[in-house]
Amino acid sequence: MLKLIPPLISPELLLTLAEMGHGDDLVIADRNFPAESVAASTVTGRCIRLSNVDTTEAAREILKLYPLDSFVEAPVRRMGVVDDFSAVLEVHTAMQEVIDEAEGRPIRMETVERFAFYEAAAKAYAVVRTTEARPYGCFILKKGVIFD
Ligand SMILES: C[C@@H]1O[C@@H](O)[C@@H](O)[C@H](O)[C@@H]1O
Repeated sequence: MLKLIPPLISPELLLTLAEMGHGDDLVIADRNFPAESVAASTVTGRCIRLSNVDTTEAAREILKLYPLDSFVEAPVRRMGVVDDFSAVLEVHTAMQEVIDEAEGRPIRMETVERFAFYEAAAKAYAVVRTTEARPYGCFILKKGVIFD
């Protein structure tokens, strides 16, 4: 444990978040996501496994440390529902609330087709695999800048 660092943030996750720079992408994925195989293609090759936590809670804690990119229109992407691309599920609205609150402004979340999402995720810096049970709980968060 560390002062100021949320208990959910493991040493490996803390290292990864700190290493990342502006424009790097972090994947936060549900329990069905092919996290290990996708992670193998990422910059670090790391799949960071978080137990007993869903994507909403994981993002809430990560975003206490991690700024979202304000230089792009949509700093967060999510996987679109197969055969119902415009569907917005509860796991998505929950994430929307977390990112809006973390940044203190409305954040645009872009929807990406499933296989395009896997491709984008494979180019990310690292993958965080949660135990999220809700389907389509798969997100890519682009890191921003902390200004003094
Ligand atoms: C069809 C999709 O398959 C995997 O990518 C899961 O991570 C998603 O939640 C969804 O179920």
